[in-house]
Amino acid sequence: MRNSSTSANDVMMEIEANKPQGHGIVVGGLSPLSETLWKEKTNTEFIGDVSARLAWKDLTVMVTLNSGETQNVLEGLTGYAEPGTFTALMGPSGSGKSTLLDALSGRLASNAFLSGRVLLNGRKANLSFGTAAYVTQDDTLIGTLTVRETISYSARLRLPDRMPWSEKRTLIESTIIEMGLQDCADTVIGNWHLRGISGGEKRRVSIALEILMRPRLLFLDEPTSGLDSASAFFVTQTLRGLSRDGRTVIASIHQPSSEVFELFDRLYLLSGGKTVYFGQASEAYEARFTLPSPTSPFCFFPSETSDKIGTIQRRLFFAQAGFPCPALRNPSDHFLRCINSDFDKVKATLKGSMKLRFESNEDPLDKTTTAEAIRILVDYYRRSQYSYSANERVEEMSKVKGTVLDSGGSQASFFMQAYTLTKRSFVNMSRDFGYYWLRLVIYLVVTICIGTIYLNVGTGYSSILARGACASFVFGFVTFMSIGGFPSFVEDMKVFQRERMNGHYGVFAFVVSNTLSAMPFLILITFLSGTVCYFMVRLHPGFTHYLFFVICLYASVTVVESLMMVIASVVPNFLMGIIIGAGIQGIFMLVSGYFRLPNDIPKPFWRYPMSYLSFHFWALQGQYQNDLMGLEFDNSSPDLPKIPGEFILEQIFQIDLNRSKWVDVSVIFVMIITYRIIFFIMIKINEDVTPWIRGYIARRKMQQKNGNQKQTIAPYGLTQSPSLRAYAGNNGPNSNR
Ligand SMILES: Nc1ncnc2c1ncn2[C@@H]1O[C@H](COP(=O)(O)OP(=O)(O)OP(=O)(O)O)[C@@H](O)[C@H]1O
Repeated sequence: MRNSSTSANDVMMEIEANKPQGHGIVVGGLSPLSETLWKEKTNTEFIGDVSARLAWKDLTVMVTLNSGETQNVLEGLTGYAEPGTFTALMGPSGSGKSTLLDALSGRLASNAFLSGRVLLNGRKANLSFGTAAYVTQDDTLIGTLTVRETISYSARLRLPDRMPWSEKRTLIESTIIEMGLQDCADTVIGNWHLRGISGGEKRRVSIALEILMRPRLLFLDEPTSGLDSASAFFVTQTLRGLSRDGRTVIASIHQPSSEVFELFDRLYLLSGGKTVYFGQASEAYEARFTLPSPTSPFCFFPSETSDKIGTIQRRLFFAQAGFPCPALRNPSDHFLRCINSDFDKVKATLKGSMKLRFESNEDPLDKTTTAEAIRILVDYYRRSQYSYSANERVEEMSKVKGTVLDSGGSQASFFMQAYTLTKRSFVNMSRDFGYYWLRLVIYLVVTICIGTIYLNVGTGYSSILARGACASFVFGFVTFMSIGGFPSFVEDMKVFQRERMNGHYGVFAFVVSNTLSAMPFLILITFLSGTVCYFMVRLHPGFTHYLFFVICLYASVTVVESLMMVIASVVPNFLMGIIIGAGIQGIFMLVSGYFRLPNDIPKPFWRYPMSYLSFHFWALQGQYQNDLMGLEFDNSSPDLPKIPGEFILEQIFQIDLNRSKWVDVSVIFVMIITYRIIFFIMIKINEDVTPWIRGYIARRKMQQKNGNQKQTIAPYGLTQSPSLRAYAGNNGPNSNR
C-alpha cells in the first residue's frame, strides 16, 4: 500500500530517450487539459513524450484445463501498436482475440501462462490493471443515472480532491463532446423500468468513463458487439477519433461491416491463436493505392512488384496468398470466411444443388478446406514481407526507451471516494423503484395484514401464543423478505467489479458507502412498517417498548441485507444467491427458539453454535422480553390467578431473564458489523487469494500431468498473469484501499 502523495517516480517510470530539456517544456501528445491532469498526478513540471508504443514479440499463452491438459491459446504472436493508430484484432470465435487483448493488458486468467515479451515504450510492460484503460464487453452502468451524472460521479471518484471543480467540469464536458454524447447527456442510462439511451450510446458512455483519466493506451473488447451497423460505425469512428488524438487504441472486433473495416488502421488477423495477417488494414485485400518508392525503408512489397511507383491496382496479402476477395464481398467477411474452420462443417452438411453451386464457384476458397486455407495463410504470412517488417519494427521499438505514464487508480482521497459512492448509491436507490420503494410497499401491505390478523391482541390466555407467533412471523418472515433486494445487490456488485478492475476506488470505500447509503431507506421501511404493526397489534404499551420493537426490526432487516451482500460477493448469480440466502435463513429460523424451544434444540451443532449464530434467535429473545415482561395474562380459567409475563418468558418460552433485551439487540448490531467485515474480506480474497490459489492449482495440475507423461509441456519462461494485488499495490496512489 502506498500513501496518497505518490511521487513522480512512482508514476513516471523514467525519461530517457525523450528526456525534456529545460523546465516543463515537453508535452508529447497531450492536450492542455490532459497535461493539467498528469501534472496533478505526477506532481512534476516535466512530462516527456508520453504516447504509448506497445510491442509484443513471440507471445505465447498457454492455459491449463481442468483435466490438467494444457492448450496453447496463442502461439508466437508478434506485433505492435503505435500512437495515433487504431488496431483491430479480428478472427473467428475462439481464435484468441480476447486472450491477446488480456495478455497485452495484463488481465489474463489465473490458469493462463504467458511467455514472450510485451514492451511498452521499450520497457517490459507491467500493465496490470492500470497503466492502460480497458473497456469490457458489458456495459455495466447504473441505469438510473443520466450520462452526465455517470461521468461526473466517475470524475469525482478518481480526480484529485484539490483539482478545482471548474477544471473537473471542463474535463467532464470535453469527454462528453469527445464521445459525441451531447445529445443524450441528460438522458438516463436506462434499466428494466426506465427507458434510456441506445446500446451504441451506452457503449460510448463505457468508453467515456475509461478515457476520463486521459489514458494513452486504450484496450476495448468487442466494442461493437450487439450494435446495429450504424451504431457500430459511429462507435468505431469515435475510437478512430480517439486514436487521432495521439492515443494508441487496440480493439477486438468480431464481424465488422465494410464501412467499419475502412476505419481500421492496422489489422491483426488471428486463427486458432496464430497470426494470419498483421499489417495495414487496407493492404490485406486488393486495393487501389500509391506505392512507396522501392528505396523507402517502408517499402515491404515483394521485389517483383516494388519497381513500380504510382497509383495502381495491387494484389495484396490475401490475393498474393491465393485467396483474393471476390467482387461484391465485404473484405472482413472474406477474411473470416477464409479462416473460420466452421465453414468446413457447413460445407459438409450441404447437399444436392447447394453443394454443386459451391463446387462450381470461381472462388478458390470453395475448392479447398478451410483448415488447408488457414495453413496456407499462416505459412504465407510467416514468410512474407508483412511478418518481416513487423519483426523489424518491433525490434526498432524495443530499442527506444520512453516514458510510461500510469493512468490507473484513483487520485481522490478515501473520504471523497466514500462520500461520492454513498451519494451515488443513495441517488440510485431513491430512483430505482425496485430497490427499496417496492419493498416499502410490500412491507406495509404485509404488516397491515399482520395488524388485521393479530388486531388488538390483548392479554387473554390465547394471546400468549399469539404474541409469540406474531413476533416470530415479524422477525422471521418479514425480515426474510429482504432477500428480494438481492438482484439489486448483484447489479451493484457488477458495477463495483468493473470499476474496481479499472482502479476507480478502494474496497473499503465501497463497503462503507454500501452500508451508509442503504441506512435511510432501511430506517424508513422498518420504522413505518414497524409502527403500523406495533399499533395495530397493540404490543406492550410504552415508548421504549415501541422503540425497541422498531430498532430490533431495523437491525434484523439490516443483518439480512449484510448477509445477502456477503453472498453476492461470493455468488454473483442472482438465482443461486437467493436460493443460498433462503437456505441459510431457513436454518437460522429453525433454531430461533420458536419452532423448537431453546432447551429442546439438540445441543450439539443446533443449539451450540447454530442458535447463537442465528440473528432470529437474538431478535426473538429480545422481543419476547420486550413484549411480555411486566404484563399479566388471563389464565385458562377465570378462577385461576393471572399469569405474569416473566413466568411465561421463563417457563414457556425459556428465555434467559438475566440478560437484558438491549444486549440481545446489540448482538444483532455486532453481527451486522461482522457481516460487513466478512464482506470486505471476501472481496479482498476474491481479488488477491482466489487467483493465486487458482494459479497454484493450475500449475500443480500441469506439473502432475507432466510428471505422469514424463515430458515437459510448459515452455521455458512461462509466467503467470499478474493478479489484482499487483494492481492495487503498484498503481493505486491511495493507501486507503
Ligand atoms: N483461461 C482459460 N482457460 C481455458 N481456456 C481458455 C481460457 N482463455 C481462453 N481459453 C480458450 O481459448 C480460446 C480462445 O478464447 P478467446 O476468448 O480468446 O477467443 P475469442 O477470439 O475472443 O472468441 P470470441 O470472439 O468468441 O470472444 C477458446 O477456445 C477458449 O475456450
